[in-house]
Amino acid sequence: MIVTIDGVAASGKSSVSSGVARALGVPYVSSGLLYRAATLLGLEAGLDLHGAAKLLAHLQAHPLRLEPLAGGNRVWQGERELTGGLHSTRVDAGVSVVAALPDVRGWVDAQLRALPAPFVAEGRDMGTTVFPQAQAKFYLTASPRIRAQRRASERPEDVPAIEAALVRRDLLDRVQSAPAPDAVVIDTGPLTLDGVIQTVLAQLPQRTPSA
Ligand SMILES: Nc1ncnc2c1ncn2[C@@H]1O[C@H](COP(=O)(O)OP(=O)(O)O)[C@@H](O)[C@H]1O
Ligand SMILES: Nc1ccn([C@@H]2O[C@H](COP(=O)(O)OP(=O)(O)O)[C@@H](O)[C@H]2O)c(=O)n1
Repeated sequence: MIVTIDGVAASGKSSVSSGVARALGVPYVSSGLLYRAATLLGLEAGLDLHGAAKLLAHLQAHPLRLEPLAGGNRVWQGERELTGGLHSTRVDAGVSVVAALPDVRGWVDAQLRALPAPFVAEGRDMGTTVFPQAQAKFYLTASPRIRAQRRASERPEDVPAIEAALVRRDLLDRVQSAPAPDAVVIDTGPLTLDGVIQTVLAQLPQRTPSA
C-alpha cells in the first residue's frame, strides 16, 4: 500500500507521516529532504541554483541516498550524513528555486519510484505526479500564522519572519502543490498532531495481509 500526504510548508506533513507510518508498521518517505539535500550540495559547491545542467551534473557525481525510516528520514552522501544541515534558513531560502528545475524533479522522482512499497510518502506532488496510483491520498493545510507559530521552535527567526518565508515558499511551490482531485483535505489548524494522525488512520482503506 502507498499512502500520500501532501500539503503546504510546515503543515505537519512529516510529523503526521511519521505517526501514520509507525501505526501501520511501514517507513515514511520525505521527498522534501531530497530537494533540500540537492540545495545544500549546490550551495556548498557555490553553484548558481538556477542552473540545472551544472547542478544535475554535480548531483550525479555526488549521489545522495534517502534512508526512509518510520521514525525520521536521513540523507547520506556516501558515508557523510547531511540530515542535520537540511532545515537551515539558507536551505529554506534556496530550495524552491532548485525544486522548480524539471531535471531536478525528474532526478528526485526516479529515486522515489525506485523505493519498495509499502510506505507513506510526503511532499507536494506525491499524490498527483509521483504516486498517482496511491491507495489513499491526503492534503494538509493550516493558516500561515499557525504554521509559523509551530515552526518557531525549529528556527532562530521570529514568527512574522518565519511566516513571511513560508508564504514566499508556498507561492514559489504552487505549481507542484495542487491537491490531487482524490485527496482528502485536512485543515490541521484546529487539530492536535495526534488528532490529525487519527483522522488519517480512520480514513485508510481496510488492509489485507498482502497489501
Ligand atoms: N496538528 C498539529 N498541531 C500542533 N503542532 C503540529 C501539528 N502538526 C505538526 N505540528 C508541529 O509543527 C511543526 C511542523 O511540522 P512538520 O511535520 O515539520 O511539517 P512539514 O513536514 O509539513 O513541514 C513541528 O514542530 C510539528 O511538531
Ligand atoms: N514533493 C515535493 C517536496 C518538496 N518540494 C520542495 O522542497 C521544499 C522543501 O520541502 P519540505 O517538505 O522539506 O518543506 P517543509 O514543508 O517541511 O517546510 C519545498 O518548499 C518545495 O520547494 C517539492 O517541490 N516537491
